[in-house]
Amino acid sequence: MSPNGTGPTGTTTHPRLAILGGGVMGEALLAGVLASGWDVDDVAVTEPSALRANELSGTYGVRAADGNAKTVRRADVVVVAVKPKDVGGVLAEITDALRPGTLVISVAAGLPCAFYEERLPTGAPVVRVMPNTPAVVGKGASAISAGTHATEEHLALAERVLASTGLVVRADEKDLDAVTAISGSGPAYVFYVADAMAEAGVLLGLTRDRARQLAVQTIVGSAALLDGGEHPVVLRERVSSPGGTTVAAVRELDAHGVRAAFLAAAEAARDRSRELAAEATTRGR
Ligand SMILES: NC(=O)C1=CN([C@@H]2O[C@H](COP(=O)(O)OP(=O)(O)OC[C@H]3O[C@@H](n4cnc5c(N)ncnc54)[C@H](OP(=O)(O)O)[C@@H]3O)[C@@H](O)[C@H]2O)C=CC1
Ligand SMILES: O=C(O)[C@@H]1CCC=N1
Repeated sequence: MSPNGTGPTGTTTHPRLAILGGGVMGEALLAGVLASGWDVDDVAVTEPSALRANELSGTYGVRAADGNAKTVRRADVVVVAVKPKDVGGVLAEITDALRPGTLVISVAAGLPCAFYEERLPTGAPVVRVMPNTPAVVGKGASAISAGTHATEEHLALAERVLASTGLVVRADEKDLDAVTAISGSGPAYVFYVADAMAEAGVLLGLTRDRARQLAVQTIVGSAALLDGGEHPVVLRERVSSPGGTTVAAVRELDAHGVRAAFLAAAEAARDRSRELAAEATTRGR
């Protein structure tokens, strides 16, 4: 088969994928590629816990019983989806088993392509990706960046894998920590707002269930409006009747520094992303 997608008979084929680490993000990617037509025989996942491996193979029908080295041997694309602190150990396990030309995709926060290139065989193509958890429902946002030896073809292959989980954009690697702070961690900010809105409803006397239902549907509906392409400020102004309730509420959000808190939160996430790289490097020495 060709990793580019066309088999000898003209049928669509998929590159053989190995996902190392079947946690939250590994499972999200697994669900995404299978939902977009990858054959279960072309996808394998690895996990140190036999319980978790059984759960993944039971749910998705993919192979999850083999170790990292054995799994990467038959892969065209290897996705490293373990925690940043575990990446060095995983690379040490797989470096001798990788076939020349196998694309290594990293989703680990903070770790630059150079971290992989220093630990993998010379010339190994690496693409760094920052995805997010809405990938599990095909609504993810991923930014991808090429390492030194990744060609346009490798980037296109990474795009093909990630496109099965939602939007994919290309970014300079220098921007990946910022991307991590906005779209990588971003779903947590939205869930935080949903929880805070529901709590506010309870404060005003709504039942907890009703408050959560209304808060969640408000976010889902608002996201659909945003998805229509209109600017967030225009949409907010449309809700804000002159002299009405919304401007009174937004004034309080401003007075309590909510906007400034988002800016500070993003800086903290970006800085933590950089620290994760430094910690992984120190650990790997
Ligand atoms: N969660 C998110 O929203 C996002 C996460 N990421 C990145 O994705 C990566 C994974 O994060 P996340 O999924 O949240 O973390 P999880 O802890 O949920 O998943 C990591 C998985 O890797 C397993 N693992 C540990 N060591 C190995 C090994 N040697 N070989 C194979 N598997 C191993 C872990 O098993 P065990 O638990 O038994 O150790 C765990 O199941 C991180 O690098 C993170 O930065 C990127 C974008 C968003
Ligand atoms: O919190 C984290 O470190 C990971 C990376 C982005 C989202 N989750």
